[in-house]
Amino acid sequence: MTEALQLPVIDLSSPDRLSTAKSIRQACIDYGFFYLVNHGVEEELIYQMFNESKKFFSLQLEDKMKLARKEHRGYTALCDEILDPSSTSEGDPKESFYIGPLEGTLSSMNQWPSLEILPTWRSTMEYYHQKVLSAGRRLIHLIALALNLNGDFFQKVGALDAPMAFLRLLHYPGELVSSNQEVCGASAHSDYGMITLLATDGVPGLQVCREKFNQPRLWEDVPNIKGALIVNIGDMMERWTNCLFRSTLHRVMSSGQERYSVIICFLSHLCFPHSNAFGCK
Ligand SMILES: O=C(O)CCC(=O)C(=O)O
Ligand SMILES: [Fe+2]
Repeated sequence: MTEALQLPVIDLSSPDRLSTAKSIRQACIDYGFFYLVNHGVEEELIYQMFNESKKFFSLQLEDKMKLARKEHRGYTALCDEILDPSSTSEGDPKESFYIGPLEGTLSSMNQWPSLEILPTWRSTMEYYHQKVLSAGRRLIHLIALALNLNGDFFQKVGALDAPMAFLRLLHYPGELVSSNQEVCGASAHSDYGMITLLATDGVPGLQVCREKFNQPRLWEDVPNIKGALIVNIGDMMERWTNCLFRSTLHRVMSSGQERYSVIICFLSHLCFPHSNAFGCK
């Protein structure tokens, strides 16, 4: 049995930055998840990005495999990956495509579908990547304030230097579900970076488990809010904050319906010297 969760909604454009930072702090302590609105990524762009994503995943497998994942960039086929190593399933029934940072020397490691096959694919993904990156940078500023640090803390210590943001397109075909079986499109996991920003096509499936050490696990549905991004704290931020901010366990259940989503995960090459880098109590 699952229940729907009412996650806090954070307005990125609110002029009252201190009160927004306070709400972010509470959301990260209570849930490790929240909705982000007025983030500057237009609904039309989100729509176009999903449109292009669908075009790629609709290609023949042999064409997709020409861009098979190398150096964490490119295509991963259906069931090739499993996010929960303790799961007994043979692989998560989803396919994905990774795009690494667009700036700096590592940007040339990205793989792209050819312009002849998908002429507007690369430009759309690059634009989406840039726009979410910009929202993410503003959000990380507020997260610093939420931790009682200076707003530019993460920037100053280099946590926002390249390589930092990976975009991942996801496609859950849905049809592998048999009626008497619970199937995870993405098995239970927490994200490993600082924060993740997620957009979905509105098809349900995302669930969170707030108490990861309790058994049996209680899973709660995270409904989509049109136009909002869903943000979650990753393991790196959980460790830096001495577990004050939660990196919450989550998964995607398959309802039998096809589903598309996209995440941008903010990583950092920084190793703060200890697990309570900011003196969080
Ligand atoms: O597809 C989703 O809604 C979430 C995917 C996810 O959690 C992940 O890829 O880390
Ligand atoms: Fe995740």
